[in-house]
Amino acid sequence: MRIAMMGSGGIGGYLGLRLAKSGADVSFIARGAHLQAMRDNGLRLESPLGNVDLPRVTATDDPAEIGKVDIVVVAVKLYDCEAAGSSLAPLVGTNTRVVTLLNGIDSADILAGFVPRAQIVCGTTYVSSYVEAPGLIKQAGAMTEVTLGGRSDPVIEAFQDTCGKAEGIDLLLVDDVDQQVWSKFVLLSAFSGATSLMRSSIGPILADVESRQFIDQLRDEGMAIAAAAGHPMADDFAQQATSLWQRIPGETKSSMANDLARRKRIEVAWLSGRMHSLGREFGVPTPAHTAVYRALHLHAKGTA
Ligand SMILES: NC(=O)C1=CN([C@@H]2O[C@H](COP(=O)(O)OP(=O)(O)OC[C@H]3O[C@@H](n4cnc5c(N)ncnc54)[C@H](OP(=O)(O)O)[C@@H]3O)[C@@H](O)[C@H]2O)C=CC1
Ligand SMILES: CC(C)(CO)C(=O)C(=O)O
Repeated sequence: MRIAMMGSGGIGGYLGLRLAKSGADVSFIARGAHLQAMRDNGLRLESPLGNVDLPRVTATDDPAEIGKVDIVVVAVKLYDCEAAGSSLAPLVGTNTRVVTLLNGIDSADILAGFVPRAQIVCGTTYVSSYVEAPGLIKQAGAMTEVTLGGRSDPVIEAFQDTCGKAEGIDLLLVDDVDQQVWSKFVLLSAFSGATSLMRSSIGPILADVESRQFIDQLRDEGMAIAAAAGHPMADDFAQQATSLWQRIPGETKSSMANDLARRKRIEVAWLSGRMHSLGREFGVPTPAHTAVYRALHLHAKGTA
């Protein structure tokens, strides 16, 4: 099975390295100093599950050098999704599956502008990782879950077998991936909004009475939006969300908070900003998400 990682940062770098280490045929699409470091010295993962070195990797900024693959994993930021989508053509044959693990609810629609929708498989991941320095991926916590649609699709099932041989990837296939994507959208918009706006990891937020109310309010607004959009959350979702936040190591921040701290561009328009625009569309008040969106809008384009 040939696999291409479109974007080799926190998520694409982590998954691609884990797969390549297990012997899978992985090509990495990257750019800039990170690409140069990968070409020179390969990729390194520092993880609480154990560090991994991959001294040689196949890495390029040109998908045409790779050609058609069985699986493309799209793992760029939402603000790069359209440009990444427009460069996918050389990788995609009639039997290729394009797996998107981007946060939010918009990546499949964006990618469908460039590849047939029937070949796009949505998913979510709770792996928490980022590029610490060119060529170096750092994992925070020990979460390894990846959930994908495409159950009973032979290409996706073969991908699941390939992931099963790798350490640090627990891939689950589900029937109703839309529900997974929406649940993650509700959870993550609250988690990223709170950790970014408060410049704090999750532990102190949950321990502070007022901050805790703010993240709960973000969660509840997200649940109201999901219900209005036809994706109601389960009855015990609020409790489940809180217990997930409590299980995440207290020092964890969202990928958006990490990007904000590094003065990089942030995905706020597709997370709290998306909650804000859906609130307007459905007539559902979202004062907390609107506050996050408007306050962080100042930093949305980054300065790094
Ligand atoms: N990191 C995490 O813990 C999690 C992230 N996610 C989601 O996954 C998605 C990816 O996030 P993450 O991995 O953190 O992002 P990163 O910024 O760490 O990685 C994306 C990488 O793709 C590169 N890139 C973007 N466009 C191109 C292109 N056209 N050609 C080559 N390289 C390209 C970027 O380069 P450059 O740096 O130069 O822009 C960057 O190295 C996001 O939607 C995020 O919300 C989901 C779960 C957890
Ligand atoms: C799963 C989680 C919360 C990992 O940190 C994430 O999706 C993110 O930070 O973007």
